[in-house]
Amino acid sequence: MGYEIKEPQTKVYKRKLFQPPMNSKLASGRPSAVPAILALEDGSVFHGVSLGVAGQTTGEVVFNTSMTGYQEIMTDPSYARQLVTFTYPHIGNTGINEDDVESRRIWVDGIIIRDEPLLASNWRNKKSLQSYLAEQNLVAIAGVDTRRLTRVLRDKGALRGCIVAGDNIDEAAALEAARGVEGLAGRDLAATVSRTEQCEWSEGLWTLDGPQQISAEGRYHVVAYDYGVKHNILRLMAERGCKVTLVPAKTPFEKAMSLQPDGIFLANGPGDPEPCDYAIEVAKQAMAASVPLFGICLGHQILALASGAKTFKMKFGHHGANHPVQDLATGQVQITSQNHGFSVDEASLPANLVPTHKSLFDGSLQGVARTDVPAFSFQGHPEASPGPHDLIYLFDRFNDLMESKAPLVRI
Ligand SMILES: NC(=O)CC[C@H](N)C(=O)O
Repeated sequence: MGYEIKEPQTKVYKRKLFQPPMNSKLASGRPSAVPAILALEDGSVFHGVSLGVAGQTTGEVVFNTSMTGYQEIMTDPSYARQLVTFTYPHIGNTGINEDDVESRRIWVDGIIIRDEPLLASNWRNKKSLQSYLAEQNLVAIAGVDTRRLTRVLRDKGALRGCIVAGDNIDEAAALEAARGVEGLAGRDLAATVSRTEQCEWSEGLWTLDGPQQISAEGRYHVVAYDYGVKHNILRLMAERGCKVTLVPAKTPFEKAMSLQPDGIFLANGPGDPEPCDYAIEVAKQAMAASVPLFGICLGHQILALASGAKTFKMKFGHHGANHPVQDLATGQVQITSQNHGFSVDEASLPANLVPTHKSLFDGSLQGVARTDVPAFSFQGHPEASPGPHDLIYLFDRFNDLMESKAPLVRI
């Protein structure tokens, strides 16, 4: 008995033509042939290709380190008058869907990305990033060395910049335009992005069947001041049984009170909080009347200013989805979503406003609470979108505050 030794069989692999995965569409078909540049006030010029419409846009250039959520970031009204550099290189690769928007439109004034997305693949994909940018008339640039750019922004701080897309680009004119951009310090932008009409919010969290509609009858009635509110904040409140009435940024306190709220919410928003005197006045009046008050990001800064604290402009701010923050009451470290360029100066806090959270990146103040009235606020984004959900408990805390009507922290 012997073994028959077989010759190894040669398998022939046929070369298949490239097939895009199911539900994916070629984003633009072929690479953009239109040149674009980004010029910065320090004289740097980055060359790339146009991703949106031809033209020119200006703003403060910042960088965001989130690996997901480009739709949420572009539609976050807090980014008005800013040009966002995405440090994650693959932006646009899941296309654009109808659900991941944080407001009615794009608010960022331009985007800067590394790789031009030529293929978009996702089961919710409805259109390419390029067609979305074109539809919304945004000037944007791809093909930029975003690592080099981010190092410039980290070293020098957020810089004023200009993106020009199209043929016959004049570099000198772009640099001049960058240097002519009005900075964000001292600028009230909240009123410019706010809704102008009062409305009810009834959308809950997103499910596989789309967003849920929540009944208007709520356990608590929240009057939310719209300084550029992100929708997920409203969804999370609706989800927790709150009836939410959104009011324009300049709504007087008496008008808000005529709606008989259980609590007032101060939203996130763009620009410098300091010139928003109308908002600071409302926060002062709400606290004087002991109306439960919760603020997020710009709303946090407004609550602090109304309590007598001071704010300052940071070097390059916090824009990302992985920022560690410590809850000072429990010592617990939580990973948070962040988007701010101003900060409350901890040294300026009055005795009745105590720190509740701190950034573990730079020690900056992340949350405060009043000791004498039911009011608290958070600098980062507990609603995520995009980002982790570690801080979602703050929405439950707001409900508790509306129930107890008592200060969160007592000394
Ligand atoms: N997301 C926000 O509300 C930002 C607040 C403010 N515009 C800042 O940059 O600090």
